[in-house]
Amino acid sequence: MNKKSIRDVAELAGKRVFVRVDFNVPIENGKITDDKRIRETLPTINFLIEKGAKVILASHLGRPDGKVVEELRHTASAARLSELLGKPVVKANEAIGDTVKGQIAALGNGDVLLLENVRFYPGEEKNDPELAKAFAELADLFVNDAFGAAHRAHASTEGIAHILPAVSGLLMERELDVLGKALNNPERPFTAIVGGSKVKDKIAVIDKMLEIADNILIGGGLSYTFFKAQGHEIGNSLVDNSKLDLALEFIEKAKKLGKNFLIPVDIVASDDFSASANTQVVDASGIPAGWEGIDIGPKTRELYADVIKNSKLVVWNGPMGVFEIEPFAHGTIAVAQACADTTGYTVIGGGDSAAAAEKFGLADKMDFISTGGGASLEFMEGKALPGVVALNDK
Ligand SMILES: Nc1ncnc2c1ncn2[C@@H]1O[C@H](COP(=O)(O)OP(=O)(O)O)[C@@H](O)[C@H]1O
Ligand SMILES: O=C(OP(=O)(O)O)[C@H](O)COP(=O)(O)O
Repeated sequence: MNKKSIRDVAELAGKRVFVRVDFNVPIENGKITDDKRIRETLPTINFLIEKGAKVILASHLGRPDGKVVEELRHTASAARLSELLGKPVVKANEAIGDTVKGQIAALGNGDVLLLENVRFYPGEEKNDPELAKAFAELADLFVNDAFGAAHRAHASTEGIAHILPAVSGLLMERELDVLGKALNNPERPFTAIVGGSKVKDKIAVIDKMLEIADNILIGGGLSYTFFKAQGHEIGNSLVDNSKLDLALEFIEKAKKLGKNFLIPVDIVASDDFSASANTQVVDASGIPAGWEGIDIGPKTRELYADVIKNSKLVVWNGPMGVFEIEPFAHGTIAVAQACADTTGYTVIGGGDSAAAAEKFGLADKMDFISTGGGASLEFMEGKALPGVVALNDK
């Protein structure tokens, strides 16, 4: 990476360091249900503690839209972080202002403070320079470790980086290294698996993967736009009628580039969107009227697993079916299992695929699971991430 990281900062002892993290974690009834994003930030926080910095953490949580929303305070994250660090974490009730400045002034070297939800301020998402200035007044150095929010140009991810010296944290550095290597210098055969619900959301990533991967495996709800484009019956399956021409263009482009572009050959169809629905396995060329494609079929599972097992690098983004409902999870499980079994390097691009790997107990078997859904998607599309661009060059 050509951006400076905390390892490149000569003197951290006694410095006030504003660390943007992504503690946008799922919370139910006040309890964090998945603390991965907090755990993944520990190397950066511990590094700063060991160097004697005063660690000021900042994050968003949810989308409070510039207002204080009681349930979106960082109370649960502060408690969890304190448990994980084995030391107290001072929890501020604001993210800027004199009270916070007083709390920071009282910090000793190696102490940790968590600011309140930065999206309680309307200037955050507008990247308001005044708010960025108010954040910057709290610290001597800015560290961005919020890979999951790096695709947002907000006051605490981008604006502040123009005021303070700005470097990446260790999680950010690792995310960019792993995903960057896949993009720029992949081991081959390189297989990209693209699933999920909507073609619209995955156009750019399919296009990019057609250019850089050897095998592109399509699954999930976006398959049916490809089926329909080829003239197949798709019953009630999800489809984007405005993208039929584009689907054909992708098929053509793959042919022209000599890429192995695979669309499911069979499908699990159901007559209802529920666990008690009737199901049948049908050929991809004809989903009966009244039925909906809900998962990839057994032949496709085998075909995809074979390709994955013979790959040196696999990048997976998006589930193969409606994995949240058990009878429709087999395709996603088969792909997750093949990713777990392959000797190749497996990268999961966050979001629902990461949730699926976790749900099926296979997360530990993957080589890398990104903490960013939207961010990893944009990165894989080849887009510049504003939160990274703004950091100081090496
Ligand atoms: N055949 C299908 N029909 C409808 N929805 C589907 C189908 N296959 C997968 N999905 C849904 O797609 C959603 C995930 O889509 P998406 O957000 O694009 O994935 P990701 O977060 O991994 O990028 C899941 O909730 C899943 O239930
Ligand atoms: O959870 C996040 O996005 P993700 O679910 O796409 O990974 C990030 O914290 C960004 O949040 P946002 O999409 O509200 O800006």
